Amino acid sequence: MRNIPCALTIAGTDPSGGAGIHADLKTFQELKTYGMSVITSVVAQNTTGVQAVHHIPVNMIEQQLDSVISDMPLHAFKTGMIPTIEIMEMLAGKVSELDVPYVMDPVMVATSGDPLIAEDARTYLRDHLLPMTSLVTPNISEAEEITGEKIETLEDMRCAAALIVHEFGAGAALIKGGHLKGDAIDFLYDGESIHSFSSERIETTNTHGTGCTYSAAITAYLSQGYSLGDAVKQAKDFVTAAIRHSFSIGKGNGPTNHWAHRSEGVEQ
Ligand SMILES: Nc1ncnc2c1ncn2[C@@H]1O[C@H](COP(=O)(O)OP(=O)(O)O)[C@@H](O)[C@H]1O
Ligand SMILES: Cc1ncc(COP(=O)(O)O)c(N)n1
Repeated sequence: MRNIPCALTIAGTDPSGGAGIHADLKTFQELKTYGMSVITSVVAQNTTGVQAVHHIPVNMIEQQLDSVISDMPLHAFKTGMIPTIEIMEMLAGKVSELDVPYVMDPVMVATSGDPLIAEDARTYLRDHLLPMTSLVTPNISEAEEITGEKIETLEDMRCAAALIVHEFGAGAALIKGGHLKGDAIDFLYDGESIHSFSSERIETTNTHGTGCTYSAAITAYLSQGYSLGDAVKQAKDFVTAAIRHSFSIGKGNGPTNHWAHRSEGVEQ
C-alpha cells in the first residue's frame, strides 16, 4: 500500500450530508485515503429531495481542478453529478491528461426522482466521457439510459455490462442491482469476464447516497493500489455495512452510515 493514497471526487454537494461530495469525502476518510474535491454544482437537497441547484461556472470548476492537479498527488478519481454539456466538455479535455484510474458514477437522477443533470447531457456523457473511464457504475435506470435496453433480469444486467464496455467504450462496467427485487446483486464486466458481488437485501428506505458511497469506496481502494475486482469486492462490503446500519434521520430516505464498517471488520 502507498504511504498516502490520494483520491479526488468531482461532484455536486448535499448539505444534508448523505450524498454527493459529502458522502465521497466521508468514505475516503473512513478508508484512510486523503480526500480532495472539485464542486460542480451546489445542490440544496435533503433526504426528501432536491429543492434547488446552482451550477458553478465552468471556468471556476476548471480552476478548482487545476489547483488540485498542479499541486497534489493523485492516485484515483471519480465523477458524480456533472450537470451540463459545457462542464462535461471541459472535463473531457482535462480527464484525458490524468493517467490514474477514473471511476464514473453516471449520476442522472436523485433517489427522490429529481433530475440532477440536463436531459441532453446524458447522451454527451455516454458518447464523450464514458470512453475515458476505467470503470462506470450505473444503477439499473442509468444502465437502461446508456444502452437503450430494458433491464429486468440478472441476465439483462450481465448483457448491459458487456454492451457498455464493448459498444460504448467504458474500461469496465459495474451494473448495480439495488433497484431490482431479491438479493442485491451487482455485476462487473472487466472486458474479459463477468464477476458478481452479492449481499442479502436489507429492508430499509435509507438509501440516500448509496451509489455515491459505493463508487467513492471503489475509488479509495483503487487509489490504494488494489486491483479492480478486489476494490469492488471490498467496496461492496463497505456499502452493505453502511446500508445495514443506516440512519433513520430526516423525513425521507435516510443516509447511510459511513463508519459501520468499523464494527463489521471490512478490510482497509
Ligand atoms: N436494500 C438494499 N440492501 C442491500 N444492498 C443494497 C440495497 N439497495 C442498494 N443496495 C446496494 O447498494 C449499492 C448501490 O446500488 P443502487 O442503490 O442500485 O445505486 P444508486 O444509489 O446509484 O441508485 C449496490 O451495491 C446495491 O446492490
Ligand atoms: C450531488 C448529488 N450527487 C449524487 C446524488 C445521487 O445520490 P444516490 O447515491 O442516492 O443515487 C445526489 N442525490 N446528489
